Amino acid sequence: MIRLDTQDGDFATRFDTLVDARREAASDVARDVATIVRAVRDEGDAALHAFTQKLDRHDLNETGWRVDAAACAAAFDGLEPELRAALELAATRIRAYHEKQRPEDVSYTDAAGVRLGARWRAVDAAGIYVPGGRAAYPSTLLMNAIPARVAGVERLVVVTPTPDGEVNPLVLAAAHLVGADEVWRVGGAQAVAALAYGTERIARVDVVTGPGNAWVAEAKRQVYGVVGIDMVAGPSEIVVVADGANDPEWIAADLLSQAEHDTTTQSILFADDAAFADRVAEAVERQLQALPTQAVARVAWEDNGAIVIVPSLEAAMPLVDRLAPEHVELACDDPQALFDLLRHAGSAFLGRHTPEAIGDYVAGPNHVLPTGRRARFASGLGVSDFMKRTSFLQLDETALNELGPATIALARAEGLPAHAQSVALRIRTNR
Ligand SMILES: NC(=O)c1ccc[n+]([C@@H]2O[C@H](COP(=O)([O-])OP(=O)(O)OC[C@H]3O[C@@H](n4cnc5c(N)ncnc54)[C@H](O)[C@@H]3O)[C@@H](O)[C@H]2O)c1
Ligand SMILES: N[C@H](CO)Cc1c[nH]c[nH+]1
Ligand SMILES: [Zn+2]
Repeated sequence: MIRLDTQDGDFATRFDTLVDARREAASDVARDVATIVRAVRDEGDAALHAFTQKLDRHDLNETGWRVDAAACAAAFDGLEPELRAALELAATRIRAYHEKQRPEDVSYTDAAGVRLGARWRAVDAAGIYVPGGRAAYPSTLLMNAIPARVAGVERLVVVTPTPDGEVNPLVLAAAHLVGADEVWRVGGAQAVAALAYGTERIARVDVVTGPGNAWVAEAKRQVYGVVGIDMVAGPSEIVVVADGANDPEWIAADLLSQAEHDTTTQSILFADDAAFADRVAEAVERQLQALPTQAVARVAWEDNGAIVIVPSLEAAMPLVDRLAPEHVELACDDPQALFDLLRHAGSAFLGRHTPEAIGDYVAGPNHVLPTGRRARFASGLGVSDFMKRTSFLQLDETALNELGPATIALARAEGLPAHAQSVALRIRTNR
């Protein structure tokens, strides 16, 4: 963990280094992913089989490539009542939030008599990546599948790694709850490539969504264009902006909640009270010692964590904007005032009683969010990621006569006479 103070002479340089740190895109990750993607594209299932054996340590021909609907239904039926209720609560709230995102079709006639508009339709098939390397992510299955269904996607394909051949029953239960059409036991870059290019067993999809570790995030980036993607959602990040009136134990727990995802995650505290920041650092250490996920969380905190002392919480906000983090908690009495100053973040958590983990599971907004400063230009997963828009226009003779001459002039100026001709012929015919 590094500690910075805006008053220090070298602050600007050290903060630049923090902003520019490349946690998830080391060149060997990009190179290894390119090799995996090429192999799956060229060799299909044989490559999927080999990479699963090497990276997830099981033989798909023995453990099975696909989980059938009956196994998913059985997993759902076998859930403890409390867990089943929690999964259903999460699904209900996620659906309610995303129902409000359905985009509206537009159709109108302008003053020239031209009918104009745009119509939204779902993609035919979506591939959903559900991470499963270090932890299992049934919540992520819901966060992807529910907006896809709200959009109207017909074929919903889940891919998820099953390390050492172990299937997580809650992931299967979540697949049953959303009515996933296919569940394949493959993960990593190889699963993303299979969804993009198709293999003998897995028919290709139109859009691949979902988060994952550095290899998964890079694979999505590399197959973009062959398929659509939502955005690059890699190792998790949290920024907490907190004043000295917070309970240091609460803030420490929030920082560790994202540190435990992966050794490459990042947790950063901005505080306007140095003594409070010391207490948070001590609490992080104390909590780490008791955390079952300490091995991962400690590496993340020690390698990528930071505490930044600022003269006021308002002064922290331009610095947070530069990080454009996945999650920002604003833990103070007037979080809205800070939120008004914030421009770049995947999701914001306002107030002392809004820990980020609530958003990970049950609040409703999507937890699949851009990482690696990509909140500068990207947004969290939503219904429109599973849809595309077709614009339309309709002219009658009068409208064509009005717009035709300008079109002809521009087409001739661009040196494209056939364009001009296709308009000119119709205008002449009409006269
Ligand atoms: N940004 C978001 O919205 C969001 C949401 C949830 C989770 N996450 C992130 O998702 C990630 C989940 O990671 P995970 O590892 O638990 O599961 P994962 O499913 O993302 O990755 C596991 C796969 O990575 C591949 N892999 C591992 N080591 C490799 C190597 N050396 N070379 C090539 N491939 C390799 C394997 O194929 C394995 O199946 C975490 O980083 C977490 O922070 C992000
Ligand atoms: N915090 C993750 C997004 O970065 C989402 C998640 C799922 N389960 C727990 N957390
Ligand atoms: Zn989380």
